[in-house]
Amino acid sequence: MISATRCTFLGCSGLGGSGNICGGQRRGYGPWRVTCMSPINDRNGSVVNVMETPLKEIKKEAVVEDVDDNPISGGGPRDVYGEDKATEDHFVTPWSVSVASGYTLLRDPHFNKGLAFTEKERDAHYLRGLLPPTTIPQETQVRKMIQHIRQYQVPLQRYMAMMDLQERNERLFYKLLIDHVEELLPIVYTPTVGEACQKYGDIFMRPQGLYISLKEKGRIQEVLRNWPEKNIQVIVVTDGERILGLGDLGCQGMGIPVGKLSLYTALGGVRPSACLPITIDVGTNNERLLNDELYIGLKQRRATGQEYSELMHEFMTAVKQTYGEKVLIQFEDFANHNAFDLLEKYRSTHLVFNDDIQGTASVVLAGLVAALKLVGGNLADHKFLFLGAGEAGTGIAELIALETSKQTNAPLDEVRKNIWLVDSKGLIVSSRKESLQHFKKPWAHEHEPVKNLLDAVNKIKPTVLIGTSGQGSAFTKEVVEAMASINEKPIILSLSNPTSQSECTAEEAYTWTQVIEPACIFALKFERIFGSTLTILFHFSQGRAIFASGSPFSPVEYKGKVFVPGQANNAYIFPGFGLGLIMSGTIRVHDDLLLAASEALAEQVSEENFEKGLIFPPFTNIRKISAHIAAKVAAKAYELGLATRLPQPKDLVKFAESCMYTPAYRSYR
Ligand SMILES: NC(=O)C1=CN([C@@H]2O[C@H](COP(=O)(O)OP(=O)(O)OC[C@H]3O[C@@H](n4cnc5c(N)ncnc54)[C@H](OP(=O)(O)O)[C@@H]3O)[C@@H](O)[C@H]2O)C=CC1
Ligand SMILES: CC(=O)C(=O)O
Ligand SMILES: [Mg+2]
Repeated sequence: MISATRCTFLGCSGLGGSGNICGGQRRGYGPWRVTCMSPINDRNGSVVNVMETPLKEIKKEAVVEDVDDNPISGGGPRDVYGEDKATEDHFVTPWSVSVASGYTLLRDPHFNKGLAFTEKERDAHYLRGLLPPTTIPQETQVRKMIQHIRQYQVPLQRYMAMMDLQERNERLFYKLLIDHVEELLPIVYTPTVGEACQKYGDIFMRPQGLYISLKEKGRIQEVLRNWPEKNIQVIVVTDGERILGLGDLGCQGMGIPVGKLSLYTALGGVRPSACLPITIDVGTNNERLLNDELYIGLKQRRATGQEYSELMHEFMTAVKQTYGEKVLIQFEDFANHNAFDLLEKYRSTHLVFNDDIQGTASVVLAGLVAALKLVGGNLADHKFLFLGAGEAGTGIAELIALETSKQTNAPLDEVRKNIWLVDSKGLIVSSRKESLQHFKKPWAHEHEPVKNLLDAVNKIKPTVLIGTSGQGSAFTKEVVEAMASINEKPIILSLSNPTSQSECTAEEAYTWTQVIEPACIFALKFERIFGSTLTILFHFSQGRAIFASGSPFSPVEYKGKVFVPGQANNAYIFPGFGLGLIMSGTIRVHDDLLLAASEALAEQVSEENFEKGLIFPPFTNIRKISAHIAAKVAAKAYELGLATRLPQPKDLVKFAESCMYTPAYRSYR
């Protein structure tokens, strides 16, 4: 007799499976799902590999003898699996063996096409009567859905409508997202995903992703096996401690891995079934959540030290055991006191990537390289000042230094001297070195202490100001004006997310950096000769800032000119970067791969973009951009001997494109 614990497995799924393995009367062909609600333990208690066990045998094992005399069946269907006959002392296997057809097919988001099922499919898959008679193509469904989404004025409602669609009809969700990427990115991603995480307890309908909490310690591999998909290629994992710039949201951080993985598919073409969102719940230090009866996570303070690292280690080991060497693990929104250590600990044994440290660095470097075409000079000619010296700040700083060092052949320590960071205690200077966290130490240059950002701008005189502090409005008018007084075209990047945490808005960046037109410069010269009375002739007309932000801002119209702010967000990099690693079978991430991704992105900024002042290409072309990034990353991985998919494809861009998931519906036999 089979004993069982609660669990689900996908016995067989995909298109065109043969009907006979289900043993039912229906001889349908098409989208199969054969499920048992538990892993099968044999008589000795070992888990049977159901993927290799003929269904006939599993069923034979599950049948309880003499079921026909069970009075409870009352002449209805036979109690084939013995649930009715079983007493409280019996173990039963919660079987659900079905072909993904009929009602089940409509409720399976992987296969559901809604009204797009053709007449033939409706007959072949027992759908007749389960749908209204009309048939509409996917394109029409997309038009209908976008109108539906637009009806909601509140972004969170749009987010919920999108999540609902993802759970009903996956291909329609991705088609909609790809076709309307600029409009929908702010909904499924920053800024709205931030609000969704804050309110996750309230809007929570159905669990998404996999939750691994302290309760699962010692059983993490078992939990991974509960996930219905087996061929996982990318995991995005968070412990919810630094969700965007919103702080510790504990278990509610799940919105982030779910959102990031939606982008892996929509922007990078990784199959949805190969993506696994995971939240590690070690508690939260967020008092509001701890006191909230609707909070969905563990109601305890965060585990730290050995307890934390043991759980993470078990997780990392279990992932590799379950999915192999080549599964990509993307760390997302961990607090910096864990993020750097986890990356350091696992970078030589696992295929790991920290998006906040490495992905952000790669995207910002790309933006800076592109910006040089507008402002002139090389990286080495510029001076960088960061507000925020955590994951994003020091990650970007290090990649700028690495690239500058490669370009100039100067030692890393030397080029770092052009890069300055301010944290919550002021400018990072050598006199603070002893008390600094290890990732800040390389940036502790010789300088007198400086307490605030404005003084730092005035003293350091940067050409580039980058906000990675998570502090909304930290770039005050005085700070931005100081940048404008030092530079003809100040580069100002407000990277913090969501929008509420942006260091300044696009409008502020442009209006606080007004240009003095030629006529006015003339007036200025006169002023020097004749005194201050001529200052009234100044006619300010244009913003001079080259601006980009982590969360999107709408174009700004100012004195008749439209300024289009770019979005400096790691979403440009990680989907293509991940695709490049996956398609080449790369086993480790190397800094040169980040540089390759960065170069690939910078190359995609067109003259037309530059004319608008953009230092990033628009997201509308993101799948093309991702294919390009993937190709460059893969090429570098082959060059470094890190790629295992051999032989190397001749045309890597074409190969990347051919690997990309497209959400067009498939025809079912
Ligand atoms: N656009 C993008 O693609 C990305 C954006 N981000 C955003 O960047 C922000 C920071 O993320 P991350 O680096 O991971 O966070 P961290 O917590 O690692 O770093 C935050 C840094 O900001 C500093 N800081 C906090 N408050 C102030 C203040 N009032 N004045 C000066 N410095 C301050 C902290 O100082 P101290 O060290 O002294 O505490 C710390 O150095 C977040 O909002 C995040 O959303 C992150 C990744 C990607
Ligand atoms: C974009 C991103 O990864 C962050 O804000 O954390
Ligand atoms: Mg992040």
